[in-house]
Amino acid sequence: MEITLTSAAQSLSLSRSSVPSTSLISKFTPISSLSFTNFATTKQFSVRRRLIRRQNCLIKVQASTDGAITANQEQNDDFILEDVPHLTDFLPDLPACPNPLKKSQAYAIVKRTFVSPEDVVAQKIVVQKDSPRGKHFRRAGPRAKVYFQPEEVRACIVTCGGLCPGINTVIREIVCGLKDMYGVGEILGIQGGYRGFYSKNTIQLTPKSVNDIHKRGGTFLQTSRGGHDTNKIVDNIQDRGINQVYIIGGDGTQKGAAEIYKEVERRGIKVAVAGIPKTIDNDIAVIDKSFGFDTAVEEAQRAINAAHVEVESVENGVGIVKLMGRYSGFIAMHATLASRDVDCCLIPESPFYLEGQGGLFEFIEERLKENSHIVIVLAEGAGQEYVAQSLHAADEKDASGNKLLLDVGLWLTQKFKDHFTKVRKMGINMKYIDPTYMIRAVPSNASDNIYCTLLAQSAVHGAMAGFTGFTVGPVNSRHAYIPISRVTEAQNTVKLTDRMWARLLASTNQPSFLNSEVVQENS
Ligand SMILES: Nc1ncnc2c1ncn2[C@@H]1O[C@H](COP(=O)(O)OP(=O)(O)O)[C@@H](O)[C@H]1O
Ligand SMILES: O=P(O)(O)OC[C@H]1O[C@](O)(COP(=O)(O)O)[C@@H](O)[C@@H]1O
Ligand SMILES: [Mg+2]
Repeated sequence: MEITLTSAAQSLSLSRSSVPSTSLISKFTPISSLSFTNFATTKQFSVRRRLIRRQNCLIKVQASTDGAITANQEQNDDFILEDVPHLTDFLPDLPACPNPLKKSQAYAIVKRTFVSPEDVVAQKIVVQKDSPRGKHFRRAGPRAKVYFQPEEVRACIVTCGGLCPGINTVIREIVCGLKDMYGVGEILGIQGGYRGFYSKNTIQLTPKSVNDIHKRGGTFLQTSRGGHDTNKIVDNIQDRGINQVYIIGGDGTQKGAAEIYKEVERRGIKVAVAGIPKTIDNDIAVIDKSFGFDTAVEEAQRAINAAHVEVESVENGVGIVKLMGRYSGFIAMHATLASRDVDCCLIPESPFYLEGQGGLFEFIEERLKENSHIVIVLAEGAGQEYVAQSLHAADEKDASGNKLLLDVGLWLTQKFKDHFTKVRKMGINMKYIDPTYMIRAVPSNASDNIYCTLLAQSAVHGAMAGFTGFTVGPVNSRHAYIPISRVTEAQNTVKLTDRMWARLLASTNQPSFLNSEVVQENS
């Protein structure tokens, strides 16, 4: 069935500059403005999606046979939906059936059991009266129609990359969500990350086998870096008859998930690929915050507190606490702001220097004179260039291709000792605490547990509804389905020009180490 573009469609005004190259852009159009031949009659009850290529932009026009045509073109020329793919994009004849949740005892009383196809989440919520409506994502949640019969589902779950509090909660809630909400019984655990698809046996996951795992840190399924081989993974997905793949992992993992989705689409097989973003560093773009982050910040308080107790109890005590954060200093920034015992926070985004006016040595000396102790919180990725320079270290990478970091904490400890003892002839009491793995190996706290539950359930609803190649996560507090490319194309970093960093500088009164050039580069 062909869609004829008429004058209304020709009036779609999507400038190239407003189009992110990697994602599908939807322009919602009233059905009356577009002429579709027999659009609503040939395939009753299925949500219809058609792609129209125009001016090198992919414009997705969506209509549903229940008459829910999304938004109004004339009024919303600047309304953009960054939509996620759907199985019917490449399997147009896929049948849908009513969502069994309608009959569930728990959900039957919900006022609106199902998320309307028109519900979207705005990426930007601080607007002015005349602001364009801007980018939106599809709201996550259960849909009236599903594209999988429960007995047909063979799901699998895999966890990749570094640890993070809450991974086990996500695993548990995917298993329980599939079983309790949709009656799915076949759920496989892929062990040891991506390579587990082709190098290990799977394990059966049941609500009983995962019942207590949220109380433990780590991942019940084990994890790994490297080993992503798209073809081997998709071969195994096919061989095992898997049709829903839940992938829990960070930016690297989500890039891998995008590759798997692309290959699944190329092969034209009915497999929904759902990504659940995981990172202790909170470096994933678009989403408000990654799960486990709050738990890690809370755990970091214990280390900062210990450092403070130690240095407060001695003459000229200098405490250094090293926290995780490869490229993003969110943990260090939040832990500092929460603690109030920290005198200085160093993060990868903010270059610093040691010697001279406005430098770190000068600041430490002043604080020691004032308080006789100082606590410094350090993100592991801070000052890497100086450490590399002074140690003449070669660039090393882990199995996934991530840069292996040099120990900036040890380096700084030595620099302080050399400067204060040898140059300034001041005795200092150095206490270096490195709790990096401790803050990510703990079980998730209560609020992260609830967050993980929502992520898992949203992923299950999305896959059952036939969405694929998506990542799920909160955008301005509402859970949304986000194209994977949007969360991998850039990393979330601390913006030195945002008010949060200003709050930190105001709370510690540390030097900003900034000149206007650096500020401009970072903004
Ligand atoms: N660009 C990529 N394409 C495909 N797979 C990738 C890519 N980057 C990383 N991966 C795979 O994703 C997994 C986890 O990546 P890693 O960077 O270690 O952790 P994280 O996902 O937490 O960032 C590894 O198995 C790695 O091989
Ligand atoms: O020693 P490992 O397990 O490779 O992990 C260390 C790295 O993992 C991180 O926690 C980030 O991991 P992810 O990329 O998996 O999110 C970094 O902060 C840290 O440098
Ligand atoms: Mg990563």
